[in-house]
Amino acid sequence: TGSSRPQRILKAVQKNATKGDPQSVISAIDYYCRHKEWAMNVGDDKGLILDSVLTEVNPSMALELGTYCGYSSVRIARLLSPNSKLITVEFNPAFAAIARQIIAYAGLQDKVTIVEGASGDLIPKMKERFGLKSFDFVFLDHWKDRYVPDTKLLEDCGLLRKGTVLLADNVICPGAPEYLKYVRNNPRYESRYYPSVLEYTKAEDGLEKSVFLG
Ligand SMILES: Nc1ncnc2c1ncn2CCOCCNC(=O)c1cc(-c2ccc(F)cc2)cc(O)c1O
Ligand SMILES: [Mg+2]
Repeated sequence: TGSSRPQRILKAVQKNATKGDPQSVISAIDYYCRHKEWAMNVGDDKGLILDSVLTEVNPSMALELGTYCGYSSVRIARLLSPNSKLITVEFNPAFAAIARQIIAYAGLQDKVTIVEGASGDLIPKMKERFGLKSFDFVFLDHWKDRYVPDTKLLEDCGLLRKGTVLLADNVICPGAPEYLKYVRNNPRYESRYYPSVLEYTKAEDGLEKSVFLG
């Protein structure tokens, strides 16, 4: 049997990036996925928006839902202050295994914890498992119909605090219409849309930033 797309992405990183250099890992994945084969990384266009929101928030505790190959995990972790951490949740064990290797290649393994399982099962266990009070930043990039139930779950589990920033990928393509309705018509959130393009294409997509008001 042949290799998988995530395995080919890992190979491209090992071939073209410099060990311990997160930016070279990001560039190697973007080059491969733009010129060789498309993959569902947040990508370089939306990645610049992710970088700017993350730098503004400067989270101590960050959560990512949907790791895939670890591209956005590397983008996030490379900008975290010392002692700040990223927890990233991935449903697919094969994806998680590749992501672990790509995050390690970037030298960011001490800042990132990959947790395997369904977000809906794992979120209620986060406080006890990681001894954390709340998240400062959440990047939603998993199943688009899980954005609303998992946001409600984060609220109900007391994992959001006044000022926590949620940043959601793909709100246009593939789309998360229920999520946009939920955060935009909700007095507990202050939302703003960042227009961009679907990774490595000219199709419209964007990120929705929502600040939890408590
Ligand atoms: N811990 C968890 N709990 C639950 N579910 C989980 C999970 N961890 C993972 N999953 C499962 C879902 O993971 C991948 C979700 N991402 C996407 O589906 C995605 C799709 C496109 C896309 C595809 C085709 C097009 F034509 C156009 C756009 C683009 C993107 O940027 C995407 O992010
Ligand atoms: Mg995405």
